[in-house]
Amino acid sequence: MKTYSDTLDIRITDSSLRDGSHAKGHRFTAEDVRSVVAALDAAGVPVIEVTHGDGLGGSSFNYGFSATPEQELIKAAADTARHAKIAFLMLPGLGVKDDIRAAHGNGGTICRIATHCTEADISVQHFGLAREMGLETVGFLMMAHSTSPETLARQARIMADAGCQCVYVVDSAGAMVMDQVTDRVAALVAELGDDAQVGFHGHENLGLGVGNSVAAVRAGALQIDGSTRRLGAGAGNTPVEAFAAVCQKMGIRTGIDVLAVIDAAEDAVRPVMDEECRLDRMALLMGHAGVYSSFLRHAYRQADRYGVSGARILLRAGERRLVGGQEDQLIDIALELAAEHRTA
Ligand SMILES: C[C@H](O)CC(=O)C(=O)O
Ligand SMILES: [Mn+2]
Repeated sequence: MKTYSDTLDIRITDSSLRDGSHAKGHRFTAEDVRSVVAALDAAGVPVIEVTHGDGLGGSSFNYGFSATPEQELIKAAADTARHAKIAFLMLPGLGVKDDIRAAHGNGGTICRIATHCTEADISVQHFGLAREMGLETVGFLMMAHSTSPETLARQARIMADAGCQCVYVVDSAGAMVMDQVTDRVAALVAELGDDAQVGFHGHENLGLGVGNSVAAVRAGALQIDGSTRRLGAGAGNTPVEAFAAVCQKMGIRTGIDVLAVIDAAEDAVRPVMDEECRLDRMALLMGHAGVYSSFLRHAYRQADRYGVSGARILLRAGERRLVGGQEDQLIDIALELAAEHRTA
């Protein structure tokens, strides 16, 4: 069986300071970052991702402004980490090449490029740049539930050929059940062979983050994302502390000190959270209807603003198969629901 390295069976990336930025309304401070990174680093978490929730350049009217510029947060993380590598995310079009250069200058060493799962071609030049700069590269095929394993594998091939070293199956909507994860990860493993590794990024909207991540590992994934205390969009991400504990019981080597990361979840991550990421009605509907997890906060906002049901906004977003970047359409849906309510 392939392993991530001689000492690790898989490598875990903690995304609480990036995906968690959605849940935090993009208001992490440098102090938040330093305390979380110090605790995760001490617990042996090998990679910590830090960026605006929507990646480099995400701070904007459409996605929400960052309270502290993300480059400052990346620098704070890199200055604090003693062992962990610092990763950053970028969505081509939102971020630009200069953002990658700046993130590298601030100490980020892993460049993660995310595209919708059928649009890998827009990542090609960014992988080229990242590899030229000597960065490690990861590709994110988002909303992976919405296309077939075969299509996903073809898209993964585009990323790998562009210089991506690990392509992730990204369950952005937390909508996949175990067999769907297995099918997609296995299709990528078969397509990529030794050309690139395969990763899995899960969300908890159906309560399956840990189970789906185990399925991914069994299907050959060598990199797994999670967020300590589930701090992430929607119902949050695969909880790193629970997944690390499960891996230990299953004999899967992650290099993480399970007791230390359990403490980090309680003592370092919980204090920077506004509230727990809950698997409540809205989050569960996202998993059920296949809605992009980062729409959750936007749906709450538009529901409040126009006096309509947030649940109905999400269900309609699912029917329309909205993808990341279409946050503004939640406003259109809320206006439609308000108009329907007036004429009813
Ligand atoms: C930009 C998104 O939040 C990336 C991600 O974490 C996902 O699609 O899931
Ligand atoms: Mn995510």
